[in-house]
Amino acid sequence: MSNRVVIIGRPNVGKSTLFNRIIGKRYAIVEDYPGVTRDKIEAKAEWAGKEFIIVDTGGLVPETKDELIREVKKVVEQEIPKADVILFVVDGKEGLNPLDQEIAKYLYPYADKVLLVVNKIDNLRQEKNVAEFYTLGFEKIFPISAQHGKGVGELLDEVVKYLKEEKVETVEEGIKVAFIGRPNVGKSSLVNAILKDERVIVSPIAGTTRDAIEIPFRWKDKNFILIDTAGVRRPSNVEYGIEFYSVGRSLKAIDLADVCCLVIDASEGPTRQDKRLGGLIERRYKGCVIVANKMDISPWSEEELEGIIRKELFFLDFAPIVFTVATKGKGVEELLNWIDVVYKDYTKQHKTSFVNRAVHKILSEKPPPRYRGKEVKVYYAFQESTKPPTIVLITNYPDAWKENYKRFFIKKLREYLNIKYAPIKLVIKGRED
Ligand SMILES: Nc1nc2c(ncn2[C@@H]2O[C@H](COP(=O)(O)OP(=O)(O)OP(=O)(O)O)[C@@H](O)[C@H]2O)c(=O)[nH]1
Ligand SMILES: Nc1nc2c(ncn2[C@@H]2O[C@H](COP(=O)(O)OP(=O)(O)OP(=O)(O)O)[C@@H](O)[C@H]2O)c(=O)[nH]1
Repeated sequence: MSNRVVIIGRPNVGKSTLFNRIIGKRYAIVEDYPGVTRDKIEAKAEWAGKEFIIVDTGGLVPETKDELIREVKKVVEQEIPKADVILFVVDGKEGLNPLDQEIAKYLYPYADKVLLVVNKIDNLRQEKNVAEFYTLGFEKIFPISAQHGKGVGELLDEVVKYLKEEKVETVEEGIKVAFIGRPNVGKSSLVNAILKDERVIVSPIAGTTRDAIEIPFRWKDKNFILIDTAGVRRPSNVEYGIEFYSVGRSLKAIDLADVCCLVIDASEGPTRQDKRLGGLIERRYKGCVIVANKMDISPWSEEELEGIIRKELFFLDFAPIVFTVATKGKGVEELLNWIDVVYKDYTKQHKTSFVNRAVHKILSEKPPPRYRGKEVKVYYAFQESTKPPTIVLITNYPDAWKENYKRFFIKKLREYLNIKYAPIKLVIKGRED
């Protein structure tokens, strides 16, 4: 366990604001992660050449004092022993609060690594408020304004003195999954259904990309990473419409993902907007699972709806369809299973000899139409890369490969290369290229 800095404090003292300030994002992350009870959130940060994991134990939103104490106890047991430094945050504007004293009691055994952070000291006038917090009994007190960044540098200078290592390791391996869909189709409900139970064993990592949160979780020994852009705080002066913004957000998530779950509302069937989002996934050659959610209020049977979806979203013919009732957790296991299957195809790598055999088999069955009276030949074929599986053909007439034929060809390739559930990218090159 290395270089862990834990933020603790009662609700509303500014823990998240400090967290964001420390990871150095202007509109970084997590106001509230929609609906998911977040116990804590972690991110990698750096100060004075030292890396550390900063942990916001933000989930303390108790109704009662008893509940708060129970929560604090949990955090103290799970997080505090692993921490190199504890940032105990209090509210300098409001003054000392009985809940602060409660939390302080639990921190005394660890007093030598506690820095008491008096937040919301936005100006000189408020500095006199700091004095009363000395009664909490911690030696090192730092008046700061997390919002304005005041005093945070001094605080971090002190923090890094406690850190032993230079670098920290974070695990970022796993299938990257994004949930894409119109508002209200049930994305958050699905994510909740997935993240409940014991599946979340790792906590969110922010800060790997500028404006997305990655939530790693395990299911049946498989690692997944949920890409979430929904919890990202919006820049305050967005001039574009909401519509534009949410498409932008979807694009970001699609770009970061390996497998996109395109969620549609089964009570309405596929809409124009669903088609548009599906098109974005297809054009980026991402793996895809189509999720027909709200099956409990669908006017169609699964078979009927499948027919409609296949017709409307014909260009996602490689994507399996899963039927779910997110609010009841129905279909969720099946969904995770399909994500895994799609990912396996998405990362398949075939030998050149195998690819060549498949290509020539297709050509012998149905070659491209003759080009200017000449036969179209493929000299050589190979798989250039995975994610997506990318097949390169070297041909005498690249212009002879028209869209229609290419679509047919890709479909056959998927069959012969046994890549049933992932898109294939076909690159046609002339001999000179
Ligand atoms: N004036 C002032 N307000 C601040 C400062 N830091 C945070 N706030 C405000 O205090 C409120 C609570 O901030 P959060 O960062 O959400 O507090 P939190 O401790 O994470 O709260 P929970 O998520 O409920 O645990 C917000 O309205 C912030 O804008 C500060 O330095 N000065
Ligand atoms: N009947 C039914 N209702 C559902 C189902 N899944 C979600 N809902 C409801 O649909 C509404 C929207 O669900 P959310 O999960 O918030 O949808 P979302 O796609 O995350 O919405 P945005 O955050 O606006 O993008 C909520 O009222 C859910 O309770 C389902 O399977 N069946």
